[in-house]
Amino acid sequence: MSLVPVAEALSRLFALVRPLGTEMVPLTEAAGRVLAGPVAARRDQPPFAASAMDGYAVRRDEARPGARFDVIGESAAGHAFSGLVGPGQAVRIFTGAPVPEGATRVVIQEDTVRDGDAIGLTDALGEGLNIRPAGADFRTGATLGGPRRLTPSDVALLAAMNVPEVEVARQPEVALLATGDELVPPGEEPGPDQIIASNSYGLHALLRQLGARPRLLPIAGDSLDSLSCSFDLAADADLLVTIGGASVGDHDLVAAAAEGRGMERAFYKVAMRPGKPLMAGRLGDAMMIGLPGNPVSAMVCGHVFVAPVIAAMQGLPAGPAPRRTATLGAPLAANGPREHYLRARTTPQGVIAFDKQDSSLLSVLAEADCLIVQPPGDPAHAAGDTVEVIDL
Ligand SMILES: Nc1nc2c(c(=O)[nH]1)N[C@H]1C(S)=C(S)[C@@H](COP(=O)(O)OP(=O)(O)OC[C@H]3O[C@@H](n4cnc5c(N)ncnc54)[C@H](O)[C@@H]3O)O[C@H]1N2
Ligand code: MOO
Repeated sequence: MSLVPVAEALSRLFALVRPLGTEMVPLTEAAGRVLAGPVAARRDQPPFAASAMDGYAVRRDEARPGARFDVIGESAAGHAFSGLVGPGQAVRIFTGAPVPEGATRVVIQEDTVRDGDAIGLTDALGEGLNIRPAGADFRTGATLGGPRRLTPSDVALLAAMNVPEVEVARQPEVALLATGDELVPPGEEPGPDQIIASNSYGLHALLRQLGARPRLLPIAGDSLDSLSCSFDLAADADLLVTIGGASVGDHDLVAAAAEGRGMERAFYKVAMRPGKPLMAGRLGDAMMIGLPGNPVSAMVCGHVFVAPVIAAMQGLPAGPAPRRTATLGAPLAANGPREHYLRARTTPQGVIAFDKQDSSLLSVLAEADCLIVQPPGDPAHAAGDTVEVIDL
């Protein structure tokens, strides 16, 4: 069976995605969620011309070094001055306060000398008008575009727009199933031939970061019965992610168990390393992705495949994990026929791939801050050459 290129595997995964519905959430729950569509401002900001500084509001053409004004009142934030500023008059004003009618400039208080109910302007008079016009930030009806993943800055903007709750994509419910008789959860006492399940926890953390709601199913043993029981527990999930049992060994039963329950495999085996034995399909109402068991392979597939799928489920544009270009800080060997995702570290000299790239080495993954993506058949590179990387 020929290996499927990464881009094709990704587009076959996107074809399996069914978008989730939406729900309303208050702003305090909105950060990290995906806004369903554009949202319009319900008011102008600022709603009035506002002072940018503490000082005195005067008529612009009268503001000259040495000029004197009668102070006729005060405008503070939340307490506007209701009268008119006439010739020779000034209103004491504070940052954020409405600029009174007639005034066209705010002279900062450092450029004034107060003398009872009057002020004089100093010789060192600055230039600025210090007024924020009404609607300078945004006007009523201006939109924050969507779908987009809401950042803290977006949440601040939505609040200023007087939008107290927003429609966001439902969070994908993801069931995570580690498989293998050798696995026990962290904290338990493993037998002499057992190890600790690790990448299920790494994927759980990644999924939370992606805005999904992951849950760990009990570890499944290497039997069709055990796997079948576990699939039952995942029946209400939007996505089932299995880990391990994906390769060709006698105990690699995930594909057989899933197919026994009606899954049609969309593809199997991708031209990448680590991560070759990847499978996907739909299992009842859920989408299923079968990840390889080697810990780094599972985590790399999490970044390369699961993350884009979770984004697409939430209504974001279907596309690969974001890449950027970087300079190599050390030479890179030629690549074989599979796209290579090399654990690498950013240094002042550029990105440097670790010498050890075996797909079992989580300690190397934890030291890495990016993956160098080396295309199939790529020749060797010298330090200083440009490569593409995915940030971790
Ligand atoms: N004859 C061949 N053998 C293998 C091939 C192949 O093409 N031909 N592919 C290799 C590649 S590449 C990978 S990747 C692995 C993937 O195998 P499986 O998906 O079947 O994974 P397992 O055999 O179940 O486990 C592999 C390895 O990872 C450990 N593991 C599994 N799950 C976890 C977990 N949740 N936490 C920590 N470690 C886990 C497991 O104990 C094994 O050591 O197959 C190669 N073999
Ligand atoms: O692809 Mo395996 O995932 O090379 O270790």
